[in-house]
Amino acid sequence: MNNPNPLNQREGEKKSAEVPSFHPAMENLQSALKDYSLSVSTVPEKGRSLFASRDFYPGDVIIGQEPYVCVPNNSSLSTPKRCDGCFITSDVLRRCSRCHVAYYCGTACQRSEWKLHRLECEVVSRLDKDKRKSVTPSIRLMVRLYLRRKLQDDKVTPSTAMDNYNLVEALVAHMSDITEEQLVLYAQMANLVYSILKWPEINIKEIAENFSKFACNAHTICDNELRPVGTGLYPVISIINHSCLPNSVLVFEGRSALVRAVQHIPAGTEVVISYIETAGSTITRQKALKEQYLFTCTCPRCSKMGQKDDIQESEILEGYRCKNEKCGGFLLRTTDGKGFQCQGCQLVMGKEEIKEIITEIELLSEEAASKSSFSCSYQEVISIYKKIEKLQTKLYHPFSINLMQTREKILKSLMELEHWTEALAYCKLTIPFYEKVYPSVHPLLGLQYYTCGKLEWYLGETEEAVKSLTKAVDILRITHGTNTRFMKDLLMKLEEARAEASCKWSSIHC
Ligand SMILES: C[S@@+](CC[C@H](N)C(=O)[O-])C[C@H]1O[C@@H](n2cnc3c(N)ncnc32)[C@H](O)[C@@H]1O
Repeated sequence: MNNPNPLNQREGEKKSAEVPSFHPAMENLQSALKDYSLSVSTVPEKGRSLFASRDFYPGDVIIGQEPYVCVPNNSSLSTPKRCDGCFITSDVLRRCSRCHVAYYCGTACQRSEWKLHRLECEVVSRLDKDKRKSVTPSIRLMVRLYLRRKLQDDKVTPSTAMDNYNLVEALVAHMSDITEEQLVLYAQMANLVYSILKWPEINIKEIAENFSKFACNAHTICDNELRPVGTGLYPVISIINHSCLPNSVLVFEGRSALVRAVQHIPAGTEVVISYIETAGSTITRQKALKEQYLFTCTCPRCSKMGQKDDIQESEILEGYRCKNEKCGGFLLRTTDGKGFQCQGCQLVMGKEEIKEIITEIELLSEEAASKSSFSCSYQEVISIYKKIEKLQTKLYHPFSINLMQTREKILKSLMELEHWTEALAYCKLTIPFYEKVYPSVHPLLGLQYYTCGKLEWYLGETEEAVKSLTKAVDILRITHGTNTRFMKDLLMKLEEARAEASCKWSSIHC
């Protein structure tokens, strides 16, 4: 007998409460996914999950999807703005003269967005000037969700098995798990959307539920260098669950989302991506997942919580180090709670001593943040971050996340100032951290090698540049593919660096 449940509940598994047991949209989706060698099943405690029905290999595109709806992250204050069509940023974008919320880089993008924007423009331009300011990217995304549904209901734009509102309806909302505070916030935002649309057939409760869906299903759209450029809802890609040891990665080409395998995924395996920054202790990762996605992760990495390896990893990433320079061991809280004791040389550090350094770091961080927002010189900001770095070196381990984040900020400011030699030194300082905390195929590691290679090449360290660019290509060809302009640029740089290195070699040796 055919299984009437298109979600193919796995034998003996209990059903997730929030996943509808039967949804015609799911049946259509299931057959569309066959073409991708994928299927959806329900897994206890996880809900819907995406499974591979053939082997996938590193670099294979598992699935790609256009957004059901998306918005660039233009706020009323952000400059320059991003184009609604391609999300590129430019000082010469043209603003929609009627509603003032949409920006375009040219007529091609304006045309491709017109059917949806025509409806959006109508509702937004009715608002007075003050209310228009409250049309933030999140509000816009929700307004557009309903307008997109209307376009499909009215058959102005086609619906497909992978692009229809029923798939949005099937997303988890976690309404019974969210806090009272979040509920109030969603209700206020829903009120605003309701007052913009003025559609009697939709209700505020449904809009609030959709805001909750956005919180755990929408994706931040990033550019090739993983800088956020917008937000999008990709209802099929949203079926993919999280793991802190993912076998796939989500990247974007413009606004198209692509999931690529980063390791061999045998047929029958669940496809998993990471929803969060994985360079954090198990407690930090679990906290982030619980707060935003409302689940407790039980992936192989999280399952080690409390074991010796896990404690050591957490200590290295986030713990304090012994102040004895020669020791540098891990500090653990003393049983009386009055201080910390080194697990190596047994030296005790009082709570006050640590608190003093942390307070100093916090004050300096506030100063750096305020100087950055008041556009003070990068030089001033760098000198504050260097003070922070010095204090953090005393307090944390060499592979501490806090220390690495400070060095990243110094690196970015040095690049802005075009202080290439010092920037390269900082980039080289961060690479061992990336190598330690990320798996060997991770886009952030690839991008850091790329930055290093570009700096080395610019500074004439050609042989080193070839090594770094080769490492960047080895990773990024898997995570980013090879067809984008970004990757073609990288491959060309590597070729040119290789040619230059061999020229240099022959001029020395021949
Ligand atoms: C983007 S959705 C993923 C698809 C979801 N399972 C569904 O049924 O639609 C995110 C939600 O899936 C669940 N989820 C994702 N990864 C999980 C995991 N590793 N363990 C348990 N639940 C998970 C959580 O409820 C989370 O809020």
